Amino acid sequence: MSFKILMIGAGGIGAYYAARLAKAGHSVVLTARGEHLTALQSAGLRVDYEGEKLDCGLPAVDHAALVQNYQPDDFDLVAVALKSTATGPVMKELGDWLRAGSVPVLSLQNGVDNEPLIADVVGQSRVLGGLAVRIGGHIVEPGKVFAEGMAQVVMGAWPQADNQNDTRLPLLDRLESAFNEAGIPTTVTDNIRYELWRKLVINNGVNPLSALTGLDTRSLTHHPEFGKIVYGMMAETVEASKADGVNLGQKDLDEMFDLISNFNAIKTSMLVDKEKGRPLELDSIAGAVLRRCERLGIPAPYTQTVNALLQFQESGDHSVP
Ligand SMILES: NC(=O)C1=CN([C@@H]2O[C@H](COP(=O)(O)OP(=O)(O)OC[C@H]3O[C@@H](n4cnc5c(N)ncnc54)[C@H](OP(=O)(O)O)[C@@H]3O)[C@@H](O)[C@H]2O)C=CC1
Ligand SMILES: CC(C)(CO)C(=O)C(=O)O
Repeated sequence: MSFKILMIGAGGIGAYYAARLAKAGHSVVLTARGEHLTALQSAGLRVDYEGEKLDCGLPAVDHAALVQNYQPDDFDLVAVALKSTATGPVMKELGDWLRAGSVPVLSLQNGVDNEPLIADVVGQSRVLGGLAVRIGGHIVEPGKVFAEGMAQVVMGAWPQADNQNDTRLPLLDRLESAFNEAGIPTTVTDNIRYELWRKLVINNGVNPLSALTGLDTRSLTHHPEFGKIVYGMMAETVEASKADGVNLGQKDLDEMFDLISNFNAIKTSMLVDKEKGRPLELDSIAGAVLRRCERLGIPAPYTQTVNALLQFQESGDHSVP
């Protein structure tokens, strides 16, 4: 079956998966803005994946043109690959448009608070939670994306399927087949919140510290001192998961630490954002952990320290309050 997919936010992650799906014969429309959009429209999307060229000319529009030229139900799936900092504003911007249709919306973002924002707009029954796993992907110049890693996807009905007749279940089965056939190793889970939290363990472990130090994931996890801080921040994320009733444990902590230690030496998305002077997903990663730990009344000294240092660097205001 061929899918019609709208990729909202065709950056490192969105453009890579969009290119794979387009190469497999699915119709994909991209949204972007600024110079990246201009380049996508004039020269097409160029994707370099571990030496493989996945170049393709796909329709690319900004959100004003999307609303003007398309209906939500022109698509079988809307995928959101924005930074978490943009989820709320874009859901507000596209809320009326999305509410005019019934197309399911899949988040492919880091963090555990994107799906609730999407659900506020379209209702839970249209939400698919999802994750881009074992991938590093970035815009290297307007219109051009570099990606590496196994580039898997995990997805599932969010927060869970309502019952066995939930219409998202057959759709997820079809998406799983289509994504796998397109060369995207994909699994469907019946507990997407658990998977989102496991990924947050990795992201809170390495993203803020990489932005602070400028180090890649391998250098951080193998560093004699920073490795301990990574593990400490991951352990605090495991504790924080209990506030959402997800209850990660020691096994999850060790599996996630092993996974990121043995993964490619990736420049994290937060480090890329820091280098480009863009907003950081700090609130949806470290902030999400700190808020939960506070609610549970437990300390999170590693996350608190790294978060405070990074906020201090980012604020540019170095006066003492
Ligand atoms: N990059 C990575 O290696 C990985 C990232 N992730 C996660 O995937 C998600 C996406 O990350 P990533 O691909 O790096 O993000 P990018 O910043 O590369 O891509 C997001 C794109 O959305 C665009 N965008 C934002 N707002 C709008 C708007 N209003 N209208 C049109 N376009 C808009 C951005 O444009 P602009 O630049 O102008 O803001 C950008 O091109 C994040 O949650 C991230 O944490 C997960 C695994 C790995
Ligand atoms: C840590 C990493 C590379 C894992 O995929 C990631 O999710 C990111 O850079 O945001």
